[in-house]
Amino acid sequence: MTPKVLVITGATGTGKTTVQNYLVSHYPVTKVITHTTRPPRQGEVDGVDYYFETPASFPQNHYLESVVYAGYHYGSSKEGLARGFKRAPFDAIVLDSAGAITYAQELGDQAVIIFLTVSQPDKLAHRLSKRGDDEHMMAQRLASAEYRRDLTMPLALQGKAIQLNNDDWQQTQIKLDDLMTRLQRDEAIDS
Ligand SMILES: Nc1ncnc2c1ncn2[C@@H]1O[C@H](COP(=O)(O)OP(=O)(O)OP(=O)(O)O)[C@@H](O)[C@H]1O
Ligand SMILES: Nc1nc2c(ncn2[C@@H]2O[C@H](COP(=O)(O)O)[C@@H](O)[C@H]2O)c(=O)[nH]1
Repeated sequence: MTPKVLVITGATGTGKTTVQNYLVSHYPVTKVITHTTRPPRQGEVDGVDYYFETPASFPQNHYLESVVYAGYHYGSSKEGLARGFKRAPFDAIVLDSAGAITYAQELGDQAVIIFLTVSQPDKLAHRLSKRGDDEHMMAQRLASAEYRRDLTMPLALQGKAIQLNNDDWQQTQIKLDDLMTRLQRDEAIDS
């Protein structure tokens, strides 16, 4: 089996972290933890959900790529990917679309990009609210240019990313199971 990085991307609330958690709990997949200066949400734990950084500590890491998203810094490291591959043949990382483009460029076929969508983006606020997001942070996020950008697949990912609709979680699990079966057989994946 060829080691692959599963890059899960899409707009806020489309279900990237939910998909990552599903893959990690059902398949030989290691979660890659990224770094951020965003404050933790209720229940988030340092070293589990993110490495939570300060504006002073963030630049001290070695990033494969880093972005500013809705006013906070986020970055992923080569060391994080290598750590994952020591434990399992697949890594799973959650990135915004700018990060996903960098991974597609840097890793080529080693990166399997999954671009999540929903049919009714106006319902995403309800998902975030149910997740327990702070109302102010949620409004800031939904007003950001990055949120609007990530609602549709960027040109640079077309032909490279698999678009996966996550309106219905039961259906999404079936599609993920199908994808993982094909990857574990080293089959070619159509974008
Ligand atoms: N198919 C679905 N139907 C309804 N709710 C869902 C579905 N998938 C995920 N959710 C819920 O939506 C909320 C947001 O999901 P999640 O945190 O995975 O999104 P995300 O894309 O990682 O968001 P962000 O980019 O803001 O971190 C969670 O409460 C999750 O349980
Ligand atoms: N390009 C990168 N994007 C990242 C990284 N870590 C997370 N993210 C993305 O940021 C937004 C906001 O995340 P949230 O946890 O505050 O909701 C989301 O799209 C994540 O996918 C990273 O290291 N690089």
